[in-house]
Amino acid sequence: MNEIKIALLGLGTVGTGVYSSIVERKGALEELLGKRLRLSSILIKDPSKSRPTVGGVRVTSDFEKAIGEEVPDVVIEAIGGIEPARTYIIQSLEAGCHVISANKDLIARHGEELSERASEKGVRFIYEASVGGGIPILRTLRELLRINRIQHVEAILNGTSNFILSHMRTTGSSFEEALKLAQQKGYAEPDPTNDVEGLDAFYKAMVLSKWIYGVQPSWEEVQVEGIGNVLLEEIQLAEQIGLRLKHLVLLNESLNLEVKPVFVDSDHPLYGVEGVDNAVRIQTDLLGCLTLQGPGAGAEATTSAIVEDFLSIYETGEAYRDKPAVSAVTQKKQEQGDRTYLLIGDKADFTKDRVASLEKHGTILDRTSLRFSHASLAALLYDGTLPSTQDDFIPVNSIYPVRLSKSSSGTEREKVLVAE
Ligand SMILES: NC(=O)C1=CN([C@@H]2O[C@H](COP(=O)(O)OP(=O)(O)OC[C@H]3O[C@@H](n4cnc5c(N)ncnc54)[C@H](OP(=O)(O)O)[C@@H]3O)[C@@H](O)[C@H]2O)C=CC1
Ligand SMILES: N[C@@H](CC=O)C(=O)O
Repeated sequence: MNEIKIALLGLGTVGTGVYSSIVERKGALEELLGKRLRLSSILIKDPSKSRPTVGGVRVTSDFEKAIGEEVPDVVIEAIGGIEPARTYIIQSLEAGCHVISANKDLIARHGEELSERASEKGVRFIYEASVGGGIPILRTLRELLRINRIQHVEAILNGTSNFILSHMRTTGSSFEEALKLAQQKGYAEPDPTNDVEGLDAFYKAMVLSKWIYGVQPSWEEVQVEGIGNVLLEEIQLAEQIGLRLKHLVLLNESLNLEVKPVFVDSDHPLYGVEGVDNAVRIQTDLLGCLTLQGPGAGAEATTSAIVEDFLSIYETGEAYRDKPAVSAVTQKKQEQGDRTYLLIGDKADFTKDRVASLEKHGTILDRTSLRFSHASLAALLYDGTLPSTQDDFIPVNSIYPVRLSKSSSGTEREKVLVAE
């Protein structure tokens, strides 16, 4: 029976949950895998902190010792934040370790780079726990919805916010009291600003967008609003007229993303999602509507996703790839009709007023180069008319940077692509 060595980075809410699960479910895991498991090291930051005893495991604040002295097979990152987590993950991948992470801030920003590094080294970089806590949303999308085109997603992705809103409504507690309880229960981040300001849900939405569509909306263009300014009176008044406040993520295939609190009525599919639960409602062209719901934060839920990720490393064969779930259908659609477009015209045409009026109609993917998600939007900016064909627009995939100009007569549109 071979042995699988695991290094755990972080022993906070999530790390402790992972540690306990591995210890408590060791027998079951070993039986499933047909291999012995050994937790070889645990990385912490503050050696002076008092913590539960972790017998027989090297506990260190030195990363080199955690993975250098005895190279693990699998590294579980439960530190959080960008650095040093990013560097530790890169070094673990370079050392040939599979890496599992729950770190949405990092994956939203650097997920592509880390996945590429993993694939170069022939190891896995997986992160189910980074979106929706315990809900197996990423794997469901990748493995079970491959020929579905996902048209839009409506979701509750922050357990702390949903818990706070539910708790205030049902108990009449203040925002501060509800947040304190969410922190005690281990739902909130160490610094809860990202939870209550909507950024945690935004990062998860960015991970989801990359996973589903292969691309993310432009970071600067997305309006992110959290629940930080919500008043108990508003929640109570809304309840009297049958409305509930929910913090929602709304994402569609045109890469429009909104992250904001919304009053919903009892007909709304996410009206009844309460407490720490998250829910992801997916609309597809074939299946129709699917909603996955479950605990979105806390030690147990997050641990469940991490340990299932761990099993998947050894239970899936060579054919299994950690590519985003971009389905063949979505990919084809992007290649054919749903590309981004550059407007053909002089810089002088791109007046502030025209850009502002265009924003009412949809998303400008990139304001500086004027890339659009739809040819029709580019057309509106050009001369207020919709094009009869898409020939007037240059689809932009990887051709970048480009400069565009209009013919001198101004009547005939001429495409000029100049590499800069
Ligand atoms: N809590 C939750 O419900 C969920 C959390 N996550 C994600 O999981 C990750 C961990 O979250 P959580 O457990 O709540 O966070 P905690 O703050 O509870 O734990 C963080 C752990 O990382 C250690 N650590 C922090 N910085 C360093 C460093 N520079 N070097 C070594 N160790 C370090 C800390 O060490 P020390 O103990 O010495 O301070 C601590 O043990 C985050 O990415 C979070 O977003 C994802 C889903 C749900
Ligand atoms: N702080 C997060 C934890 C899980 O990602 C949340 O509340 O959802």
